[in-house]
Amino acid sequence: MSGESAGSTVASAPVTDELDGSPLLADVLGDALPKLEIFHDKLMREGEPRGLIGPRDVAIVWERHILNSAAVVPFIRETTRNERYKTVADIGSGGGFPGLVAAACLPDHRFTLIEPMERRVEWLDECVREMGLKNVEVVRARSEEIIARIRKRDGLYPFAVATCRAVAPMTKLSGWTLPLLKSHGRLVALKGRSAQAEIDKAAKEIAKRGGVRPRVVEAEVGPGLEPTHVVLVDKR
Ligand SMILES: C[S@@+](CC[C@H](N)C(=O)[O-])C[C@H]1O[C@@H](n2cnc3c(N)ncnc32)[C@H](O)[C@@H]1O
Repeated sequence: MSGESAGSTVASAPVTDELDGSPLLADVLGDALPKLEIFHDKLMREGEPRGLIGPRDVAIVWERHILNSAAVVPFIRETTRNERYKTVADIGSGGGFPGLVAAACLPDHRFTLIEPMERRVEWLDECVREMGLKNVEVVRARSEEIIARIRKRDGLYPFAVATCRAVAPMTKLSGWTLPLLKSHGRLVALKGRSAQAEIDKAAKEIAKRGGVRPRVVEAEVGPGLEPTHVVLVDKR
C-alpha cells in the first residue's frame, strides 16, 4: 500500500515566518521588537483571513511588511531632529504599514493614522491597544477631509512628516499628502521600482502643492535583505 487513501485529508503544517528567531530582527528593530512581535503574531493569525495581507505574504510578514515599513524610520528622525512637535500623519494605513511599525520604533513621536475603511480602522484600534502604543491616534477619514480640517483650523495642525505605502500614484498622492505638512515638513513615501517615473510624471502637481526637491533614495531594510525605495519631497 502506498500514500493516502482517497478522500483522506492531510493536515497542513502551521505557517512560520522565514525570519522568526533571526538575530537580524533585534539588530534592526531594537527596543521596538517586543511590541512588533505582538503585531507580527496577530498578523500571522488574523492578517490573511481579515484581508490585510495576501495569502503568499504569511511566510514573509517580517521582511515584506514590518522591516519594509521600518525603512521610513531614519527619514522621519532626520526630518524631526530639530522639531519641538514631532508629529507624523500616516495616510491609508490599512493593516498598519508603515504607521504602526514606525510608531513602535519612535515612541517620542505622535502618530495619526488616517484610514477611511471601517474594518481597517477596527483592526488598527485593536493593534494599538494590544501593542500598548501610547503615541498613536487612529482617525477614520480620507486624507482630503483632514486637509480641509487643517485649513479651517478645526482642532488640527499641520504635521512635520507624512508617510504612506501603496496608497496612490504620486500624481494623486501629492494632493493627499503635501497639504497636510507644515513648512519644511517632509513626505516620506515607500514606493516600488517605478518611483522615479512617478515623480517625473507628477512634477507639476508636486510643485503646485508646495513640494520641492522630489527625489528617490534607496533605503536599507536589513543586512542581506533587498533594499527598498523611498520618495522624499520637502515642503517649501
Ligand atoms: C493598498 S492599501 C495599502 C495599505 C497599507 N498602507 C499597506 O501598505 O499595506 C491602500 C489604503 O489606502 C486607503 N485610502 C484610499 N484612499 C485614501 C484617501 N483618500 N485617504 C486616506 N486613505 C486612503 C485605503 O482604504 C487602503 O486602506
